[in-house]
Amino acid sequence: MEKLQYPEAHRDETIVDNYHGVEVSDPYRWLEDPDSEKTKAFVDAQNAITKPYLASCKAREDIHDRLKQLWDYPKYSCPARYGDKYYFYKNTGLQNQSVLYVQDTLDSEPSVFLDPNTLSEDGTVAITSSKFSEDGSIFSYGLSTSGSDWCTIHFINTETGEKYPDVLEKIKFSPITWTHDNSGIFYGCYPDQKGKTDGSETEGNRDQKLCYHVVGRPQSEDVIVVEFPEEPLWRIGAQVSDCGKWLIITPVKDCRDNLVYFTELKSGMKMNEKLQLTQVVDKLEADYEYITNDETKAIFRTNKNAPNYKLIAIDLLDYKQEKWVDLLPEHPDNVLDWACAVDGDKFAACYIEHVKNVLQLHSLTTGEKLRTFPLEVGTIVHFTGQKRYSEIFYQFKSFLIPGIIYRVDLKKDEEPQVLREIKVKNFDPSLYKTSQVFYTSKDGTNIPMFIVMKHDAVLVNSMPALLYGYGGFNVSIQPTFSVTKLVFVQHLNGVLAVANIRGGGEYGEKWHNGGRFFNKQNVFDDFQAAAGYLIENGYTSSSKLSILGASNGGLLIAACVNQRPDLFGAAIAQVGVMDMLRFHKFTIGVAWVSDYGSSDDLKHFENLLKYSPLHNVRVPENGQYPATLLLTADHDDRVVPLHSLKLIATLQHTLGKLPQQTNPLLIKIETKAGHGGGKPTMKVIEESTDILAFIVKSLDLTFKL
Ligand SMILES: O=C(NCC(=O)N1CCC[C@H]1C(=O)O)OCc1ccccc1
Repeated sequence: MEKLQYPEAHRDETIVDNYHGVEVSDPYRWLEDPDSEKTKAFVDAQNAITKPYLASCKAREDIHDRLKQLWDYPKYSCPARYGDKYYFYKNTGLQNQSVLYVQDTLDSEPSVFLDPNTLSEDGTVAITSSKFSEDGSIFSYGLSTSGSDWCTIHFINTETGEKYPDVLEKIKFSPITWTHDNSGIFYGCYPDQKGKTDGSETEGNRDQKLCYHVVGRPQSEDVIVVEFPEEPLWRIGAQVSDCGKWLIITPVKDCRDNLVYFTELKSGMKMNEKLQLTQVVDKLEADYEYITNDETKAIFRTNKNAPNYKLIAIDLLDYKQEKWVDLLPEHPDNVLDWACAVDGDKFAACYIEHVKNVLQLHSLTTGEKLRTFPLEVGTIVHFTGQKRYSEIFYQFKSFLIPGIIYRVDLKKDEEPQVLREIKVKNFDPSLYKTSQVFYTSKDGTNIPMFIVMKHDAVLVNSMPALLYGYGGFNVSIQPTFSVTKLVFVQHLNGVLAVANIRGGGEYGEKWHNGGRFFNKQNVFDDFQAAAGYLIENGYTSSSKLSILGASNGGLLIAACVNQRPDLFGAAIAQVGVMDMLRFHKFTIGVAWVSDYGSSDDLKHFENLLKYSPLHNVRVPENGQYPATLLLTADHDDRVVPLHSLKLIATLQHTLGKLPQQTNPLLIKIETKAGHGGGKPTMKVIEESTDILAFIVKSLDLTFKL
């Protein structure tokens, strides 16, 4: 394999920042301007070497065709009832976006209600959020373009299918919640800002307002009903209560801990002035999520004094903390992942027990458990049910099960019936097995990991392995059906490993806290220990081991490559957070200080500098860096592309010319794409093809159809 010649990237040695007396140079600062000619030229030059490298993989065609073939299976959401109709999303298989269907009954012929594929030629316009009005007469939905977090809100009359003329702009991180007179919605919007707001900008998002919009009227008439001008970083969560009498306001500053306010919504009330709010929670110290209410008794899911979360009841007319009562006490081991009020006086509760879901039904009055629904080892990926209906639906998935949708009518106390069982053509799950192992990390902590491979796999360190992780933001990485990962297992005789490392929510707050702030190194230790486990137990060897992660998981990959370049054969970091000293300066990055801390603080600066990928690229004492592929996109306004651009420039500058660095150090920058949400199927398949082709070529593997 001839040695790659990397593009020369200008280094501005005059850029030196002073952090609490410590000087840190930042020679690729100029790459932070996405619109400069120099940055555009850099992007083109990088793509110009990466695309041919990926195209030169002899198996690329086979990989692409097999991914497409396996992807082409029907995908459904659970049905949900609004008004007197059922709605559900369906993708026939290769459609770029799923289509929203409507039917009178579960057995009647569905018809297309909204097909987002008609909204763009290339499927880059996606539905990112939606809410039906209380009586189901109007459907409101958010559309995002090219994967940006920005969206516009639209309205459709569900009777006539007619679109209303009003379109709401400047929407980001916004609730959609209806007043029960079906006349309008509360939503969050940002004031006009200088420059573009199409998702390719890097400006920070500040001063979100909660507004009220009357359907059919222009947005210019909308009124700001809640704002916190002294808190420009707050994002304002809002929810009209199930009974319609209250508006619950839950401001959040970063990625955990919110406040709680409420106000009464008197019927016929004109939304033409600021709402008078009553504050219930005045400290940013825990999560509080509104679940439902019974008259003035409001139910919240919280981790206040409950690291595994619990349900509490707060009387809105007597809301002092000493009056709060537990409705569903904290489970000693399992994490209360979500709850949903159903069938008048009940609620569904979904727990995470050693990374698999447990679904139970409880009494809303007493909290007592009424029943447990039988489940395999896997994940409830979707649930629909409402207080007004006795019918619930839930969709189960696992590594080898693409989807089973169950229906239960709680009035009949019946066993769950299979409403729909997804089948994938040309894939036989019986050939594979899933196991859960527990391995010991550097500090002795037991970490769970799922392993998927063929039944007849032999553990002689010979299998290619793909190790995936995330490790942050209280996010739990649960089993789900991934075509890309199954193609790796099937056609490379590979082993898939998903490590549930600290920083996630798999074991509640203790797990999240165990991997954030000054404990962040535990996340990297856990992931490196997962690699060690796979090697020591005969699954694979370093030269056959690929690691994969996205976003905070991209940080994980890049940090582990810096710390143990010898441990991995290939590393793929998608839309990674790579500059830990400057992440809070761009778009919504400031919200991540709840996991990372900020370099504005001395102690956090010292901690961040230790693992920041951009600041820890060093020539290995012996050997080289693994084959490294960074992936990003021009409209990623969640994790702006500059992170990956600066890192690849640093990798290529520091290592690219070394004779021993024969492994490729590459980046691919996609166009008309963002952080990942809403990405059209064709682009997802293209990206998966790149990832597998990179692994096959870099590790010289044999792809067997
Ligand atoms: O930034 C995040 N979430 C964290 C996130 O997306 N992160 C955190 C690190 C990088 C990236 C990721 O891992 O996807 O979401 C924005 C948001 C929206 C609404 C309310 C609060 C916050």
